[in-house]
Amino acid sequence: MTVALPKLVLASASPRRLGLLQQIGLEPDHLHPTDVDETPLPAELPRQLAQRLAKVKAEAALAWSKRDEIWTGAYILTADTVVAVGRRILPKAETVDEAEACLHLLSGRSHRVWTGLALVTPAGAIKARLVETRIRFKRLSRAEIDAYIASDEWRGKAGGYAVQGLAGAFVVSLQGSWPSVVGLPLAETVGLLEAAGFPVRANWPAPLVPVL
Ligand SMILES: Cc1cn([C@H]2C[C@H](O)[C@@H](COP(=O)(O)OP(=O)(O)OP(=O)(O)O)O2)c(=O)[nH]c1=O
Repeated sequence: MTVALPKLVLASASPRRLGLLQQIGLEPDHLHPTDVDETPLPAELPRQLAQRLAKVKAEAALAWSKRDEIWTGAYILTADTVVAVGRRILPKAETVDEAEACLHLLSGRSHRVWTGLALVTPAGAIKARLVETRIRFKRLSRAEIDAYIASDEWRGKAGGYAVQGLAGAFVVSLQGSWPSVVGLPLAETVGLLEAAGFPVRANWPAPLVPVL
């Protein structure tokens, strides 16, 4: 039997975030991508940017939900993923040149991926978390970079790569949360939802009961 859950909205255009939520048995009732300016503020640190943008997306989604009464009082999730080498924020690669520059920078060294996460609660409060993951890439050869660029998998991805695809072959170590790098830290998402009263495991498969 499927339990009727409170309304859940994923305020994101990212198919990866949707897939990660579905992976843990959560099917959003609605997808509502936000359109916010993602330009860093002067001297803004990567972790500050990820945290701020997750909250800005949540504020935009909250304002929308107040206007559209079907979604007023829904649980709304937002996130923002930022890739950085030191204080340097890498772009969401949109051109070959940008993606190549990212890969050269990431080759043979460590970088950090920050994902800011925010939840709008039914009472209209915004709860937020920030998750840090440290990743080290192997040294990339010219041939590896060329082949990766040809794959097009980097397009629209923060830092010019997607760890869930071919670039998984570049990772020599990862400390932190793999789903957070893909776009949504799952343990922290569950933590926020449960703290706000959402029954996360309501529709997980029931344990088999032995027949006596
Ligand atoms: C580093 C990395 C990023 N990404 C993606 C996740 C995000 O979609 C994107 C970072 O951009 P975001 O601005 O976080 O998200 P988005 O614009 O795609 O979606 P929305 O704001 O509507 O929620 O990069 C991967 O898919 N794999 C990776 O390994």
